[in-house]
Amino acid sequence: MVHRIGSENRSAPTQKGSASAILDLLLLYKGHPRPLLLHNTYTYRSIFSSFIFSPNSSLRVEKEERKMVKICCIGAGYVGGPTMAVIALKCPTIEVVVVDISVPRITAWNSDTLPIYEPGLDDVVKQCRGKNLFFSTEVEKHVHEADIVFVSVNTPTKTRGLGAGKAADLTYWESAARMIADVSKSDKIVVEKSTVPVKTAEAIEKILTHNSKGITFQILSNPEFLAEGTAIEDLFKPDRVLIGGRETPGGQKAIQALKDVYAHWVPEGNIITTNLWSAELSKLAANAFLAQRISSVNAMSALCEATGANVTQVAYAVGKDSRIGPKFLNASVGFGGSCFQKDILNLVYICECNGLPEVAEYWKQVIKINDYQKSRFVNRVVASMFNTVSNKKVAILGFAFKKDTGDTRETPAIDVCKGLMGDNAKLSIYDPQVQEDQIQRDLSMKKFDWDHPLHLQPMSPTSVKQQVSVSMDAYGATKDAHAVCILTEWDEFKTLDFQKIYDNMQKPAFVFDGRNVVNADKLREIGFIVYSIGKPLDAWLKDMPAVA
Ligand SMILES: NC(=O)c1ccc[n+]([C@@H]2O[C@H](COP(=O)([O-])OP(=O)(O)OC[C@H]3O[C@@H](n4cnc5c(N)ncnc54)[C@H](O)[C@@H]3O)[C@@H](O)[C@H]2O)c1
Repeated sequence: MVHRIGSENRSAPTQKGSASAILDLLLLYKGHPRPLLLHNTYTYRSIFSSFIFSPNSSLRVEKEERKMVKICCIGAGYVGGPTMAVIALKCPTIEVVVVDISVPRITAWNSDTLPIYEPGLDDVVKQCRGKNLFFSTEVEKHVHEADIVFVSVNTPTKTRGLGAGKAADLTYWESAARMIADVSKSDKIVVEKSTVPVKTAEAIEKILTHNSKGITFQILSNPEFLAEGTAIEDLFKPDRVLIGGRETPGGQKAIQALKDVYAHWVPEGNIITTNLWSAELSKLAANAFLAQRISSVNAMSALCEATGANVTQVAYAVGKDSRIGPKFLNASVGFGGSCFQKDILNLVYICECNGLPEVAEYWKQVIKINDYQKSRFVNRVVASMFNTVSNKKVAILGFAFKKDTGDTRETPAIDVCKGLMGDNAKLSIYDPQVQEDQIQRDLSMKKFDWDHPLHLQPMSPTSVKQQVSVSMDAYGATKDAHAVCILTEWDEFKTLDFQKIYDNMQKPAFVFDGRNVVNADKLREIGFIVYSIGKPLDAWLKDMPAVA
């Protein structure tokens, strides 16, 4: 008989909490001499389920053929997809199903062209898809069958009502929690993977327990620290895995169960366990600290330009101090991505709600400097080009928020392009990983609307097609352009033939390097007027005021 974990055909009701049972089983499995390698992925016996669901498990385990432990992840996005793929790869004894309400996303995950670009991801998915990794739109079925449910859905910034523009919109999280409560017929560990406001677990717990039918849910916070572009590397070798849970025996056992999943490949010393609120807040704090470093160096870049200092030299000297360290000190046109701004706004809102306006104000400055840096860049471009870019072709190299990803959420390129379009520029955009429809959509969308499932994103009636064209390569984008703006640090931009680009551009030809990727001296030798963020200005630029 094949015994399905959590399925209705199980013969005995749960006698012990699932967390406790999962722990027992994982421990037992760890001590077991490779018990699960006996058969292929679908048919091998797992000792896991019997301990969860059977009061007489020691007898039953000998007799019954069972399925492996099952993880279901709600949300097949940038976090859910890669995270679960790596769990599946590292834990061949665990069945992992990633579910999503978006049919195109799941179709893409099941195809040769994955819905997100991430170095190394294709390889990982290919190794386990169809074995112990599955992608499905049958959300309820797989949640119902799972022992551990990760929730990795969107948590956008609210655009209306209380806390609009700051607070996290937990609509998707809440609907996922209600669905889990509705379809569950067995005990489950529910893991917050999404970044959520501190104390969300309390609300989720209320939804789950309010609807439960004698079922025990243990809520864990397991925020994800991967960075896009290096997600697979980060997941293979995380600086730390953070697991927060209730300080009750049940909570501690749930923590242990999840810890044992990660222990398949993460050294124990790198798995940190805390209470729920510390784990939830740590994620917001980590993103706030990271973004703060970027805003700090960007603030310095403005001062460098004003004084003749070189921000790269300053950052190097500062970063040599072992208390500060060298990472995350690259000046740029600004940070982007789906997390930093959203999480800081959320942090600001939480501070305000907790009567801490001074703390809120402090973190708000990180966003303000980021916005300042983007508008400073636009002003520099316009001011340098005789105070107008009206009807001038400006090439935009790079649209993704960083290299090695096709993700454009909150990319600084959006604000820079909108700023230039506001001055009536004609933009010609090239990014090696971003498709034309994505660029057109991003430039037509209102702030924060991007962070919703694709099919629920509101479309703006404004079309930007007349002002924006998208090129297949950097040479096409720059042909006949008056200026080039480099907005993503793609490696291929470092090795472009700038002589060829210069020859095909209008003169004077400008390069505005928002990522400090080009060799400004070489470009000046060719004849370009070059602006590099935070570097000493060349004579042309010095004479042009660039007031933000
Ligand atoms: N992207 C990152 O680098 C990163 C890093 C750490 C944490 N996070 C956090 O992780 C969470 C997810 O981020 P992401 O970048 O993966 O987002 P995403 O938009 O790429 O993916 C979220 C997915 O959830 C799906 N979804 C929404 N509601 C659903 C529901 N009720 N049932 C099933 N599917 C549903 C959407 O269709 C979408 O595919 C967010 O809270 C984010 O802040 C993101």
